[in-house]
Amino acid sequence: MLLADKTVIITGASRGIGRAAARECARQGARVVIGHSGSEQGTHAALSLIEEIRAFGGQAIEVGGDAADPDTGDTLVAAAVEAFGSVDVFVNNAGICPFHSFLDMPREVYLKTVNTNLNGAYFAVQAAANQMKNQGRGGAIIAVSSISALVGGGMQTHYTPTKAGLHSLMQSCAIALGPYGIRCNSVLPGTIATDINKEDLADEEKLAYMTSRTPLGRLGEPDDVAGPIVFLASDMARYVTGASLLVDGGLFVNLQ
Ligand SMILES: NC(=O)C1=CN([C@@H]2O[C@H](COP(=O)(O)OP(=O)(O)OC[C@H]3O[C@@H](n4cnc5c(N)ncnc54)[C@H](O)[C@@H]3O)[C@@H](O)[C@H]2O)C=CC1
Ligand SMILES: C[C@H](O)[C@@H]1OC(=O)[C@H](O)[C@@H]1O
Repeated sequence: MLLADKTVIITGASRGIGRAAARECARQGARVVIGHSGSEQGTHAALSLIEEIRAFGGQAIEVGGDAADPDTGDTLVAAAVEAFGSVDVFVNNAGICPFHSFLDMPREVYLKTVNTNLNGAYFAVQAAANQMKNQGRGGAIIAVSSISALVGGGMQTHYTPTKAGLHSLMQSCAIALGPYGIRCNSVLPGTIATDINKEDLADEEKLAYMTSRTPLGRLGEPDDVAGPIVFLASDMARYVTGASLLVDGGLFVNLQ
């Protein structure tokens, strides 16, 4: 059990990568706080995940809250401490990527994307880090950034800067929080088939193109990202901080 006796908060854990990570953390012995949007659908999905986790003897609670709200991190931390007494790992995963062209990008789409993916994350990381510092026994913070932190996307001009921002936030926080034993790392998934890109990949040509560009010959699945998150959360990664781990089937290095 890689995460025995640890309390893990994961945002956006009702579905996709966050859900897979929450399930795997619980399998590895963690007590899990399932962060979700607070919508009826999100609450329903989170409750079904709690049932799944309890069925194999794990422990989990759910907490609703808008990831864009700077107060949501405090809410998640308070709920974790009330239910489980500590916060040992914080995984910032919630995110949106409404594909849109640059020249006519509506301000509200840009601002919603930046607020959800980066601004809320900043304050959530701060809330988790303060709790870990006060506990006095270190911790691990992981941002679900993206391959898009390193490369562009013509329909993602509002999105890629948020992923580069998270990547950079983890690098700077690794320095700021190292003295407290708090490790900060990011995972950089490639293209993982989830709801975030369902519409985009419904285009068969695009789907075939993305698959053909991936040396491992398939798109990723949420479970492909869960293992790397658990590794970075665990004491197996005790000397890893400020790092970023591509989880992309080789997509990034595939120039020719
Ligand atoms: N699927 C992919 O190809 C890749 C995804 N990522 C990142 O992985 C993370 C998870 O995305 P996926 O699982 O793929 O998509 P998804 O759409 O299945 O999951 C996104 C999660 O974030 C939550 N969320 C969205 N807006 C929220 C808000 N305002 N407040 C609270 N929760 C909110 C959703 O409810 C959902 O649980 C995102 O940050 C995304 O940018 C990174 C690289 C590639
Ligand atoms: C949503 C996209 O399909 C996905 O998100 C990312 O971060 C990657 O750049 C992929 O394009």
